[in-house]
Amino acid sequence: MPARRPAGRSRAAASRAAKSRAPSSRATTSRDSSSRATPSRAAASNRHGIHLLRSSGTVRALIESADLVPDALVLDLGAGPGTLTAPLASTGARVIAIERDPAFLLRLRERFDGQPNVRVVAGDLTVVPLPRGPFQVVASIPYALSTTLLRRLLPGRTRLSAADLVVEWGFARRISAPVGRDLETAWWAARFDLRLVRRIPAASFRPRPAVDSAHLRIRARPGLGERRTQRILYALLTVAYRGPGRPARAVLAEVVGKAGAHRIAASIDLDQATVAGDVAAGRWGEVARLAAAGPAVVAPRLPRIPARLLDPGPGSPRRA
Ligand SMILES: C[S@@+](CC[C@H](N)C(=O)[O-])C[C@H]1O[C@@H](n2cnc3c(N)ncnc32)[C@H](O)[C@@H]1O
Repeated sequence: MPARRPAGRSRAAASRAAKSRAPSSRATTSRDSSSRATPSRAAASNRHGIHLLRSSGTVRALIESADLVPDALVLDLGAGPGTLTAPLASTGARVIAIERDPAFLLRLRERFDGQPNVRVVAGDLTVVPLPRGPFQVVASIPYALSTTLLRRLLPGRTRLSAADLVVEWGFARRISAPVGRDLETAWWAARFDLRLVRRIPAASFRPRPAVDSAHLRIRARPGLGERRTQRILYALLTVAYRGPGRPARAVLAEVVGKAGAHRIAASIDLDQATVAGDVAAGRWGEVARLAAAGPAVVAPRLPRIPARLLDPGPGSPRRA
């Protein structure tokens, strides 16, 4: 892995870019010599609220968790100086490192020049086109974009199979709660297992941020990619979130009919007393999968899934 220190020119550029960086952005880096912050850079980072990850153990844990097969397509969203890009590339995966900061881009291009499995993309994470084929993500994302990026990564039409993200601790806790707090988070959690793997202490970053971070592990649940299954799921969630105090079985019956509800409730052990608002999102996903696969009589007119839950936001997906 070529691991170059930034040339003086790029450090100056980095310092200029740091001045224009949003206060909420957070850059991370491991302790390896290629990405260790120089004192002046660390000071600049401190001034602008950029917190550099100094835990090589955390980097290693993220890469191991991703369990990449050679040739897998993996995105590093907000690649910074390439802290995660480099170990990702070492797995043999095809890595797309996306960054918008000109100084980091320069550094990434220098660092991965001639490395055929790394593509550095200058782009804004909020609009950059995402792959049309299956892909993974391993990234320490900007806190401020957490919800925006989940919206882009987890819509109905996504081809995301897995993600290992560093996010703010509080965000990870909210998003990994078994019962989605609103329809949108339930829509994500019904189709993806969202798991808080471990706390990443604030002390793992330099300078130390005010809050801890977390490793959020996201895995697609099988059998929920078909549009019909998703329409059943959306119908279930719509009815459930409209009446969270209603018996969950009544919600089922409204969408899949009485016979279907009876059969499915029995197969997932859903008792009479459970109310819709207590059903974990993953169970709604299971119900949708069973309803789509079985002979249940599904309501003939399922509601349309709104575009905001189906598409990965601005910019249509392109082949990477
Ligand atoms: C928390 S840092 C992570 C840096 C790097 N991945 C690491 O772990 O060392 C977030 C990175 O996202 C970049 N970033 C922030 N907002 C962005 C956006 N809208 N589009 C692209 N990159 C962005 C920042 O420049 C920064 O490099």
